[in-house]
Amino acid sequence: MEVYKFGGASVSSAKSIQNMAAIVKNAAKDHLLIVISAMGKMTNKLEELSNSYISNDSPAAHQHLDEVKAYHFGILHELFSNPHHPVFNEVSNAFVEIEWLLEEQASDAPDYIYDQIVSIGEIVSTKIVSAYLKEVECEVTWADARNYIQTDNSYREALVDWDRTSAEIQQHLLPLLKKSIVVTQGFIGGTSENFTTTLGREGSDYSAAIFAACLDAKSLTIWKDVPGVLNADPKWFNETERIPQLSYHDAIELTYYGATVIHPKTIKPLQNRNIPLYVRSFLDALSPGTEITALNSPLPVPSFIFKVNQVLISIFPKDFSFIIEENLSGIFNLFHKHKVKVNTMLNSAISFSVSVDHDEKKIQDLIAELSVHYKVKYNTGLELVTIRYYNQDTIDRVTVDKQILLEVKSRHTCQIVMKDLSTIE
Ligand SMILES: Nc1ncnc2c1ncn2[C@@H]1O[C@H](COP(=O)(O)OP(=O)(O)O)[C@@H](O)[C@H]1O
Ligand SMILES: N[C@@H](CC(=O)OP(=O)(O)O)C(=O)O
Repeated sequence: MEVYKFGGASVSSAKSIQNMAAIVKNAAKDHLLIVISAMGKMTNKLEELSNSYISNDSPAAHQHLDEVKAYHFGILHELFSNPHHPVFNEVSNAFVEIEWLLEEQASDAPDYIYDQIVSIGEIVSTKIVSAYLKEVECEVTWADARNYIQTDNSYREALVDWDRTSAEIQQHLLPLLKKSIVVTQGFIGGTSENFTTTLGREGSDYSAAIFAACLDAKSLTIWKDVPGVLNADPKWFNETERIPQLSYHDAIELTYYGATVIHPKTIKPLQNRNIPLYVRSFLDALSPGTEITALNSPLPVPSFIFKVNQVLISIFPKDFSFIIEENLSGIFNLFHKHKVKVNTMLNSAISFSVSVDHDEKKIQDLIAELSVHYKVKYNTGLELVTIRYYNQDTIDRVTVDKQILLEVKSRHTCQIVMKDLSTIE
């Protein structure tokens, strides 16, 4: 049994769907599960639709829906010359669910509404891809991931019930996979009451890992628009190197610090079952990519993770007492309460500093509450670079024209919060 995952970029146009179909056909695997995300940037668009609906902006919601439909039907017309092919109806029916919602004023909880709307992106993409695979004579079965990935009802960030999920996959998905290739959705799940949930943005990699773990698959292959895991995001760094082999441990560390090539929750279920993860390029399907296994050697090159739009928050007790466990636990509770994730932190005797992503509303609410007991200072517009397997050379390279505001080092990892001086007039 093998699992393939294709993300939004690999199914963003008729041409890219034809390309992914060629990859699937070439693989000629009997026991193959294909996990697919929404096409291109459709989740962002559906997110906007959901926000407009929740804020009762019906014209904007309808406008977004028209754009989403036009995009998918444009692709359908390119892939299927026969406009009476049943897939046109199947896709229309999926959109009817959103149309019904828009007929009424939003009254349910926003996160619940969000999941019911945004999940349609994955439903539609898998309907289109499976119809196209059949069209090119690749026998596949479409399966609804909501029947297998069983979650609680924490909408937008649902938690997987592993026992129920594993039982459903073993009892009901495995028999399907013995008959043909199965196409299913990433990112979405279902509650015990059959309501749709989502696993958190970019969660399809994680879905694929859940399926692979519950099927005890031979491997999981994630097809991306890059040649594999590189030692830095090519969107930020010019000279990047492919990492041919990576340990689960380093992969967890890199994704935890923000390497967005793989969703951070993906690795652990695979590591638990010792299932290899391959990250390969759908643009160059013959190239080897990256193999992630229980390898016992460190990364061959230093790796860089870059985050912009950081806020450095420094917290001081008002009475100049020490920062001790008691204050820290209160401070952490407030970060947890306001759902602000700490990217890096450092404490001294009388201050505690953290860098976090700049989400204006959350940060202002957090600072307001922190300010009741503490003096709080903050700087915005900063960058955070994390270097795994750093040395002085690599630090010097990334800090040219930067003012360092915070530097935290452990044995293998160095994190630097800095201000770009070249953009200051
Ligand atoms: N270390 C890294 N190696 C390779 N790609 C990276 C790395 N860090 C970030 N990326 C980014 O991850 C992107 C691929 O992930 P993503 O866009 O989430 O794919 P998909 O949505 O198709 O699953 C690449 O285009 C690249 O910009
Ligand atoms: N479509 C969802 C889930 C996902 O993981 O997508 P992708 O595989 O394109 O990152 C999102 O954009 O959040």
